[in-house]
Amino acid sequence: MASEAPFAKMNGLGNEIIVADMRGRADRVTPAAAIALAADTATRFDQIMAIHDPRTPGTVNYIEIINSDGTHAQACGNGTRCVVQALSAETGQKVFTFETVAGILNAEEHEDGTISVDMGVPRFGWQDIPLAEEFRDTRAIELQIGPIDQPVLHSPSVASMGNPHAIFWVDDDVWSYDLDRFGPLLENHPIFPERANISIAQVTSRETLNLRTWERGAGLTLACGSATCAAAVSAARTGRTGRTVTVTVPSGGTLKIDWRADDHVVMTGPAEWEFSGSFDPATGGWTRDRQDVA
Ligand SMILES: N[C@@H](CCC[C@H](N)C(=O)O)C(=O)O
Repeated sequence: MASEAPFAKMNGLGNEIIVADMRGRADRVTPAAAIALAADTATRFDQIMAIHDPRTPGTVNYIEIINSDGTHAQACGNGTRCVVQALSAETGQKVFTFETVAGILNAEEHEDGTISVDMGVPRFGWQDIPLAEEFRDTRAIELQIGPIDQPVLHSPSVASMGNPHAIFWVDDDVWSYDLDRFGPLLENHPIFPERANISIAQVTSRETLNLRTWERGAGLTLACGSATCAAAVSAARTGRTGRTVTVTVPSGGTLKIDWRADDHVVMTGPAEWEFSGSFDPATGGWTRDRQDVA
């Protein structure tokens, strides 16, 4: 087996994350390795957060984000919290500046163990999402699913947190919709040239909403941090909530989203370590660390 890299299996409110330590290495986690790890019930994940050496002065690491289908993503809020917890446990550092393909992310671990990530500035222009055609008002675009005369879901808000999101608003229980059936159809709809993360949101007060997400490249997940950010800013810009929202995710956990006056979106929530091991970034072959074996 080629030189193995350390990894930690973690989660962010049930969003399954592998934090891969690729520091000091010139290779990258291959799509084949990601698909192999995702296919193993012991290491199945929604995203891999691959920590690489920094590429830009002032940043501590470059982070590559890989979905369970082997595709790359531009943002992963839950995964970033897991990276912060892992690096904080290793170094004692509490404040971090990372670079991803979407830009610079600042993050901080608090005394109570929760972690805040500045997810950057949301973008709402149709070409920034991106969409395949012009929509002047992205608070509600022409997209629906179900019978034409009685659509099940329609008129979603769209937003980019570095990755594309569509949020369908419902007045009833978000669990009463077949997102497992609608999700892949909408994820791959031609209106989304880079595909999209598809969420169903029920606003329950001016400060709270419930959310379910079919993730691009990963399917149904128990939480999606960038989707909670996209839903929170979309709820605010459509007048449904204020700019600080607590989002309940499918696992039952909550994330606090604050869309600051400077337009940055700050997400705060927990992270959890599960077990550690080593893996081959080329093939996905892996072994569990002995001290972790019960
Ligand atoms: N679960 C992540 C989102 C990961 C990327 C997404 N599937 C995409 O492809 O855009 C999160 O917590 O933000």
